Amino acid sequence: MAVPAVVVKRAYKYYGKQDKPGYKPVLQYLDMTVEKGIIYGLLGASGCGKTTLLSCIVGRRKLDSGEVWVLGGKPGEKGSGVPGPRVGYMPQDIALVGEFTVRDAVYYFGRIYAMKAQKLTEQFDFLTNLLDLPSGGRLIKSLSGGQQRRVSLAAALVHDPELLILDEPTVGLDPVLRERIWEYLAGLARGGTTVIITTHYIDETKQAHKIGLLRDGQLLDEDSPNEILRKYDCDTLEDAFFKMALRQHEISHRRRSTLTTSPDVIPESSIVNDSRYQSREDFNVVTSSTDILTSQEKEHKKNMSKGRYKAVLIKCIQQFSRHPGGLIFAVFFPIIQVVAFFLAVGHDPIDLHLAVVNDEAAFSSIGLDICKYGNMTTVTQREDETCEQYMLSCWFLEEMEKRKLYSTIYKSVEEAKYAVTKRQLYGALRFPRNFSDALAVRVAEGHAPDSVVDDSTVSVWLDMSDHQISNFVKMQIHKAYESFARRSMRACGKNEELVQIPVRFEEPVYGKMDSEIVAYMAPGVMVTIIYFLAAIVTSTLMISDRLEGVWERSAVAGVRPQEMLHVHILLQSSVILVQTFEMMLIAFVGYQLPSRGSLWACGLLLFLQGLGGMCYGFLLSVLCSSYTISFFIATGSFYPMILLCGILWPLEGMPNYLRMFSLGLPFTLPSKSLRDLMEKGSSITNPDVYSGFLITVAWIIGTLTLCFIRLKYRKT
Ligand SMILES: Nc1ncnc2c1ncn2[C@@H]1O[C@H](COP(=O)(O)OP(=O)(O)OP(=O)(O)O)[C@@H](O)[C@H]1O
Repeated sequence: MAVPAVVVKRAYKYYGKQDKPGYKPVLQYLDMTVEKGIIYGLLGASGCGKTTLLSCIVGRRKLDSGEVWVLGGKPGEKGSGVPGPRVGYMPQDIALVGEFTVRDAVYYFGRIYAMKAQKLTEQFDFLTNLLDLPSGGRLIKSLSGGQQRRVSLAAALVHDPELLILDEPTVGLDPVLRERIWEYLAGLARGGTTVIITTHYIDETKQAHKIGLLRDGQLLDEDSPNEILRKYDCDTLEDAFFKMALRQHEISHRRRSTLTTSPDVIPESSIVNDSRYQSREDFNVVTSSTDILTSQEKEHKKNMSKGRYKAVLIKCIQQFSRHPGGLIFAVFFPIIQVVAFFLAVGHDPIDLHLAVVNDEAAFSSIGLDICKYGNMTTVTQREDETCEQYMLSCWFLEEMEKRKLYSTIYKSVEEAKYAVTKRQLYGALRFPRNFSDALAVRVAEGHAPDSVVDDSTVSVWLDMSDHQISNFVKMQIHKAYESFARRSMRACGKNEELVQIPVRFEEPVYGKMDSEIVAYMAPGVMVTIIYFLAAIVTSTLMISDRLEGVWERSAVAGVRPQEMLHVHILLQSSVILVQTFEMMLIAFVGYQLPSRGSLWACGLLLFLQGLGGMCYGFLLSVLCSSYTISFFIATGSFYPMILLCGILWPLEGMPNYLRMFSLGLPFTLPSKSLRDLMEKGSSITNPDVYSGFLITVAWIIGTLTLCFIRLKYRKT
């Protein structure tokens, strides 16, 4: 009895969820046997389940029921041929990194299989001739579809595997090249290699030793081409397949009219079933090779693992270094973002104009121009020690101007307010006609009638729709009043403090008297930038590898998920380290932010935040099937995290329940920790500081755990 290389028994495979519409089997009651050393041609129309069947054979998808045996074991189990070097797999998609050159693509798989450099070079040269490959230095993404397909085939053939699984390798190739490929495969089969090949070209399969016709997920028949012609009494395979399809149609029609229970269960009698392998015991002949395989694998295990690490590391470096957008994103974006923040945020607004109605000046002897003559404002002390003041409104306006609040003169309050409504100005001010006199009385008397209070009061109408600017204008007018009052009291020989509010702000415990909002926001901004960049880079790289099929193909070649993860973590950590260094340099050296605490602790916290972002990126990549969904989730989750973390608005202003929630988010406590390290010089042993480290580590562990759970229970 011929030894089987691949056996599929009573295979059922569904996509999607049972309770959803359109849930139907893609493979149903499928039996298939591929003997060693043959070419097995799997034929079928588009969508009949060929790719699904192959992906179950290579272990990338799991059957819902039934069994698959490959080279003596179940795919994924110890001792089976897959994943690993015993199989060469060419998926239907190109599944090569676009940034690879032709040579890189073939060498990548050669390295995974730990091929010696010289052998790899020889094989590459041989395959270049055989498959007429484009020049070795050309990038995959610059090749035509047919050229990419040939490189993909070369990558599957490079290591002379025992079993070749080729999903439509000849599509779109010219007939001479197709013929050459079939001849080569026939030669391999004569040497003992088993080949499973799917194709749409029926005439090609005449060269196969055995063909199987798949239709609607069922294998209608499998046999040698001659035997099929004989069995169905036809001259051509097309006719034979037509008869088979008709027969399947009749059977399913009969079944529909007689079966009332489970419509998916096909009566065994109606299915061609010539498989000789009915139970696990029948596979003894197959499984006998397992032990030999295991000892061989043990011998090479270490070398193989090294080879895989090397291959994946080189792949990632090539991918990264040949992707200018990625490089810019990873290295320059943090600089651009941090510098943009420092340039744009926290500086005082300038060029603010206010509408001023100065009735005091308007009714003077020379009218509104009086403030232009500095010597017209006078303050003199009378003999009774009271003060005589004239045109103090001009001094007030001068103090405002020193604070970059400029006046545009209007005649009436209505006109001034109208100008504000036209958004030409940020507010309107009015000085009453008797401003200086009333002010002198107000200060001298201590008690004064309402009319004096009114006459000595500057009225202000602000455009409060712009919160930041109106608050800034308010603060500047208060400060202008403080200096104005000091100046006029000084001129009058009085104690300046008398007219200040009776509250004195002494030297602050932490920070500076005129602390800028930049110093408050910067820690949070740095934390969010490093987290966000790492999450986006990681999820994008991971999803692109998966969508391009590179991940799947590498996994079939034997690369383990943890090996890919280790390499990614290694590279991404180096990038995060560079980003951390860049940010600290800009913040502490470039913009002189306070660095009272340990710089090492600041760096460590930023680095850990980067790792947290990377883990979040892993989670996004395993949860999302496309870039779009990943971007939606990323932006959808980042905004709330930033809004709630306290850098835009203090937590103290939030409702209690929201405050509790915010404290658990990845940016809130770490931002505060970093601020305390920088501004207060707190030590890492301080609970306010180490809580930021703890929450960062908790998020790393939490997101990684979710990734593993998702990967473990994902339906494949
Ligand atoms: N991930 C998936 N989720 C849901 N349905 C899927 C998925 N992959 C394939 N299918 C469906 O399963 C059926 C079989 O698809 P499959 O790719 O195996 O067919 P195929 O014979 O290889 O087709 P082709 O020759 O066009 O590549 C199709 O109806 C397809 O729409």
